[in-house]
Amino acid sequence: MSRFINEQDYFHGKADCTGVLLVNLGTPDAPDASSLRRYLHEFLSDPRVVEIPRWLWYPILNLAILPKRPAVSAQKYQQIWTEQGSPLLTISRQQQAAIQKELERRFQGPVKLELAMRYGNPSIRDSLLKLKAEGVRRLLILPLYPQYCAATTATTFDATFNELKRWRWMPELRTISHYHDHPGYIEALTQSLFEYWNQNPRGELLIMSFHGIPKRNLNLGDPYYCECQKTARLLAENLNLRSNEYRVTFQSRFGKAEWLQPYTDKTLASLAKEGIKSVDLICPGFAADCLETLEEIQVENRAIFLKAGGQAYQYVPALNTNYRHIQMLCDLIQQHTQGWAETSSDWNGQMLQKQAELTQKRAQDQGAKQ
Ligand SMILES: C=CC1=C(C)c2cc3[nH]c(cc4nc(cc5[nH]c(cc1n2)c(C)c5CCC(=O)O)C(CCC(=O)O)=C4C)c(C)c3C=C
Ligand SMILES: [Fe+2]
Ligand SMILES: [Fe+2]
Repeated sequence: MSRFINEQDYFHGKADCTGVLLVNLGTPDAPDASSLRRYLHEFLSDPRVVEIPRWLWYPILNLAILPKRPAVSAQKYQQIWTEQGSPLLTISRQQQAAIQKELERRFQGPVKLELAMRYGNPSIRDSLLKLKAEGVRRLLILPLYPQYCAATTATTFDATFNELKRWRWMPELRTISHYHDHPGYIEALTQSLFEYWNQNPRGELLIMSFHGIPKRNLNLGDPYYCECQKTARLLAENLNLRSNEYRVTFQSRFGKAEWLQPYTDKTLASLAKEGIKSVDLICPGFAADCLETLEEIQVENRAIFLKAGGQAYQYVPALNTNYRHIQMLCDLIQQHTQGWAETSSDWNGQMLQKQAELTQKRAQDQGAKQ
């Protein structure tokens, strides 16, 4: 048996097909403790996510975290779970369908799109195999994280490359590291806020809350913090906000070490105590609503703000399937597949031309014979 995945249906002359792998973080299969244990085990065993040496981390993970956290997290997931399942997966599927539709409109040649989750399902392995079955020879990896972070973007690449190591015929590869300052992304966020403010009263302050990471990672050279700050600055400029009209904060702290500051929950409590009565929250780092926005921001942090004396707390949804968001993601795909998708349509064109020439020649030959 070969250690590599072979090309079962290989035949000469097959058209090169371009594939795009959309990847988000992943979510448990069900909102119960055993599904959470499986999901958290895979997620928190990733050395890109927790950078503590393995000999020290594994006992903490297996003896302190995995016996307790799954049940606590399951309760949180139950609050946001819908009939279709986890919001992150449902929204990602809707994004996939919308992007596929737009790609079919934009590209002449075949561009195959698959969705994968870094942890859980659909797995990167299964989605890559689907692309392989479609004859994909050029692959673009698009992690759905606007800001590059080793714990999210780099681990997506690691996992994809690890799978491709098993392929006999590796596709050509391109990766998208980030789109934190892409004009289309900033514009989609801006318009989403304006549309929200057109329909709802505007708060005194806009909080832009990003998922946190350990502060140590910033000192070790992870560009995530700086990319979050740049997104925030560009968004504020586009919105014409003065510096006292918005705050940048970091949410979802995990463990006891210091994470990026200021923390979202602590900021909300102190703002309320300082007399700020109304805030609007946006989470520009999340391409799709998920536990961290729907439960942590919408439920937990709202309670913190109101308990500390705040009166109005509004969460502006993630970009999800917003028209501008889908257009921007397709623009990104188009930019990063330059020379690929055109080549395959050129290839189609050349083939059609060759076929036409052959038909013409055959007709001429037949005419000459008669
Ligand atoms: C342990 C360290 C963690 C790091 C570092 C981290 C970075 C990070 N995460 C996201 C995006 C998401 N995280 C989500 C959930 C989640 N995150 C962690 C831990 C770290 N994240 C945990 C343990 C969990 C699971 C829930 C829980 O038990 O608290 C999600 C939501 C998934 C869902 O199912 O809805 C997202 C999305 C980013 C962008 C990031 C670094 C920039
Ligand atoms: Fe996280
Ligand atoms: Fe959280």
